[in-house]
Amino acid sequence: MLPPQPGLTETLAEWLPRQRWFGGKDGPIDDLTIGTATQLRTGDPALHHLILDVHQNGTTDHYQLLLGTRQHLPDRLRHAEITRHDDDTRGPHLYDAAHDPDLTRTLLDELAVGTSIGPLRFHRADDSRIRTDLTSLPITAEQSNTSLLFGDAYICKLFRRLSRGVNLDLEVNLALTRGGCARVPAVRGWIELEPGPLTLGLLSDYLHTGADGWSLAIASVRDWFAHTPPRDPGRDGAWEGEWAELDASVAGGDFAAEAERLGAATAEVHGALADAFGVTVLPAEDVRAMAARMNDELTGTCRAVPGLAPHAKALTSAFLDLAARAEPLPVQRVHGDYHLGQVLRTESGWTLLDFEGEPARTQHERTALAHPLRDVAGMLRSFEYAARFLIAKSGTTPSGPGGRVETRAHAWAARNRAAFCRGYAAAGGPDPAAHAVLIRAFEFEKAVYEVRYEARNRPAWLPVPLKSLAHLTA
Ligand SMILES: Nc1ncnc2c1ncn2[C@@H]1O[C@H](COP(=O)(O)OP(=O)(O)O)[C@@H](O)[C@H]1O
Ligand SMILES: O=P(O)(O)O[C@H]1O[C@H](CO)[C@@H](O[C@H]2O[C@H](CO)[C@@H](O)[C@H](O)[C@H]2O)[C@H](O)[C@H]1O
Repeated sequence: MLPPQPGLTETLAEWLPRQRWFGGKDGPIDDLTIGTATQLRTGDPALHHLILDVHQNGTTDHYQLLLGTRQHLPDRLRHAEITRHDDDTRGPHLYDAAHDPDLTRTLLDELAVGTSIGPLRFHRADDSRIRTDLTSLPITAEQSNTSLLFGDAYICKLFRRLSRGVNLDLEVNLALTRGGCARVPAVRGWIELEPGPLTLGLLSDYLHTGADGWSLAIASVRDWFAHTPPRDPGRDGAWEGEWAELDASVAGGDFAAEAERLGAATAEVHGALADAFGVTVLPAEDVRAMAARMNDELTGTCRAVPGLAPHAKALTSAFLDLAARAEPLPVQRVHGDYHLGQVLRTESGWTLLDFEGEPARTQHERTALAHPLRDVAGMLRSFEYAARFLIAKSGTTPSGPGGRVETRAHAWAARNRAAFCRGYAAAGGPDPAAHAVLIRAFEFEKAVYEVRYEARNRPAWLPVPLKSLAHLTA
């Protein structure tokens, strides 16, 4: 039973838009109702699981909240309080219990046994033994969900905005774990709401030694930009030659060997996805329809972001090329939003995370089968981003030998893109070099998506995809 709280739904409607993970910030909440309320722990503190039905602009979204109640709120939980008050006699304090390890421990306890409480089902994966002696801490990453670390053993992702059906991340990771693929964190358990089912949470191994690909790549680019080519004593004041500027291998933090291994890991996961979910063939007319959709998205994005217009001709010509040479394509489950932020380098190699697809796409689009080179194109874009991010961030062109920093960025991207493709093809993936038209169209499609994504979410980053397009279409 929820504690009697006059005005609880109004309070939640006022609190929700201030949460990082709330997806409806572009309009007011018209109404909020409590869809389900399930008590997971009694006593003080107590834990309630709520599904909030949020009505906005004619649609209803469902959000998950772990609601904690305490008669006295310790200072360490003040930041998570839903309505702030200092007076313990005014009834229990209400707070977001994701921040309270005394309460989140309940999740591990229930997962370890595999129980049902009301409409909630706690599943333990196959023969997993789940430790229950661990304390949780929410991770600090900017997330659209909330993930809790349990010691350095598990990470539990609690989905905030809920979608009907089995969450893609759970479906894919579970299938790959069961298929013996070691390139994803093993799934240990999950939480569902019945009837449905509807996925609420996913418990996986936490790869505590992992470093994410984006940070590693940025460190390499920084090193490359700082690298000073040796002076040529024979040529007064001149640099030794163009090659020194262009050969990104001479810098200490060269990333190419990692890029090549990442390519191989990607091909391995594509193979595992094909084994787990199968491969079908997309007829040539559907490939033409795909090319037309790419072009429609370009037209729409040019309208919204005029900075893209100068590249439109080159992009359209790549999509037309794809349509003109359309042939049946093998398609399968892929990652769907593949970039350097989605891969972790651990002591045993690269691991892939987050198979939920692009957040701005519909559920239908996210589950659509695709050619695996779509992911390859996504990662190629990411090398472009990494190469150009520091320039866009500083807003200036560094002086000295880095003056030709654009040339250096291009050299870094070219070297790592080539290494990634080499690793991918050598490990059995379709050779990107043999599918130039397809991969160019995929890459341009992703770049158009990125222009739209950046304009909406991070306008300061917009020059990154635009500059890279200027290079790729020159
Ligand atoms: N199994 C894991 N081991 C180590 N770190 C992880 C693991 N899963 C996620 N992370 C970290 O948490 C971040 C957010 O995870 P992600 O699944 O991308 O969440 P979201 O879908 O909410 O963005 C990742 O970028 C990564 O740094
Ligand atoms: O990680 P998400 O699933 O939230 O993906 C979205 O956000 C990404 C940015 O965080 C965005 O990726 C773009 O920026 C990355 C650098 O931050 C870069 O490595 C990617 O290549 C670039 O696409 C992604 O597109 C978006 O869907």
